[in-house]
Amino acid sequence: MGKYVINGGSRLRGEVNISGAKNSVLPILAATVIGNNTSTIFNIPDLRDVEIMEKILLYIGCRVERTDNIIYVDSTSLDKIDIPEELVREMRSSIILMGAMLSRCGEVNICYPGGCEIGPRPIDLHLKALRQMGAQIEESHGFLLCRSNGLKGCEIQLDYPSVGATENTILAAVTAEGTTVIRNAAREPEIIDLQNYLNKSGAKIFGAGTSVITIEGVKKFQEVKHTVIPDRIVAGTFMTCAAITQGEVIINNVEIEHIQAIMAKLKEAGCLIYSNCTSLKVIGPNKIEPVEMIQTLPYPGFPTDMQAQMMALLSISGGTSIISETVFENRFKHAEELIRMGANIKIIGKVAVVKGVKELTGANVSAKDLRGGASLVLAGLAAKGTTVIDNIFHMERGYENLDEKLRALGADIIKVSS
Ligand SMILES: CC(=O)N[C@H]1[C@@H](OP(=O)(O)OP(=O)(O)OC[C@H]2O[C@@H](n3ccc(=O)[nH]c3=O)[C@H](O)[C@@H]2O)O[C@H](CO)[C@@H](O)[C@@H]1O
Ligand SMILES: C=C(OP(=O)(O)O)C(=O)O
Repeated sequence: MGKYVINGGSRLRGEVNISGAKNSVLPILAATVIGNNTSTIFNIPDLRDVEIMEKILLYIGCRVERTDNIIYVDSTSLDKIDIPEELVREMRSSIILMGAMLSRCGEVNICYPGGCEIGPRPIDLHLKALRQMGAQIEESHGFLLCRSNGLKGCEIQLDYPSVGATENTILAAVTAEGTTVIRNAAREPEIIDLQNYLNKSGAKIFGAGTSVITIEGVKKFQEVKHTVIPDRIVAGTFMTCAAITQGEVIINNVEIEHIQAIMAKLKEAGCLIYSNCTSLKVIGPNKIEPVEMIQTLPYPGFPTDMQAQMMALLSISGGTSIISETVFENRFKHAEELIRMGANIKIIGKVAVVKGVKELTGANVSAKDLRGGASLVLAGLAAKGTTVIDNIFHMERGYENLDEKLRALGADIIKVSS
């Protein structure tokens, strides 16, 4: 398993291009099975999770070809309804195949998904919505055996605007008989991207990006070409890298509208940010300002996927900041590791009190999850001395060539295999 070795203290300078969004590409790849058609998807990031989704598509009989950042999927030859357990357990997004396969085949056998350990991640809302549409789902030894004799459109009120439950419901509803209305739907940009991909292929979905999404079931699909949106969390992470190193970094291929909440908090922390249509420049402050309160919320609130990175930044601010994690129950595992590097952080339930220290010091630390791992990279970039981070496979799930991109900005980081 690989490690990152970082010698802190370099100010990052230069330009970085942001890759396609993991959280868009995964549901879109799952959606490619629905139409019995061909899809060409552009701006595919080079990530471990994407490789896993490719393997699943190949296993169930799709033809998949990848060249650089383009994936071609031909789902006309799909011939299996069992999704391999070892692949499903590798990542959370595999569960989105449940709605997609029910839509296409009326049948799927899939186990509970894996993914980052950031607290319990039930799928009760997914199951409730699919059952409301007429799916019979039996749970047996960790497997979900899903069948339907034709899904039917209906009114679905989500108890929480879950991203995954919204996606699964959309995918199931695309071929269902009649109209489905999802209320209290997630409003994340990745839901809009999924709608755009599906509508290009012939689906009839309206309202993604608002809390009411309407889907009229259709039966015919056509060949589709689609470009995935930029990854707003990767963009936010590189912005924070500039901030924590007093750097000056130009970040290209960003959707500015998608990162408003992140920009607002980085500005409160003292960053100067200049933006034009698809790129922005971030200049880190000489001394990071504390931020009174960061509360993670569903979009357009502050994203939970940026909470850990902000904690690393605020750990060397000139005062006390409060971070309240409201989306996941246990997403503070990175705090322990930051404390090993000299941070002063107290966790009280779902709140972290971060008292800025003068400096962090390099240490041997361990990535516990994807964004927590990114926070340790940030801390390592700013720390005095050498930081060694293990379990970097977590970061490889969501960051394309992270060490290479940081080196190009002047960071002293190498990847070593242990
Ligand atoms: C692949 C992907 O897109 N992952 C993102 C997606 O995850 P994911 O789709 O898993 O996140 P959800 O929005 O579903 O989860 C949010 C909260 O709802 C709870 N919940 C969810 C479903 C359910 O059936 N029951 C239930 O209780 C979860 O435990 C969690 O506490 O959105 C999260 C919230 O923005 C992001 O952190 C993840 O990066
Ligand atoms: C939690 C995340 O991803 P996933 O839902 O795929 O585990 C993330 O991207 O931060």
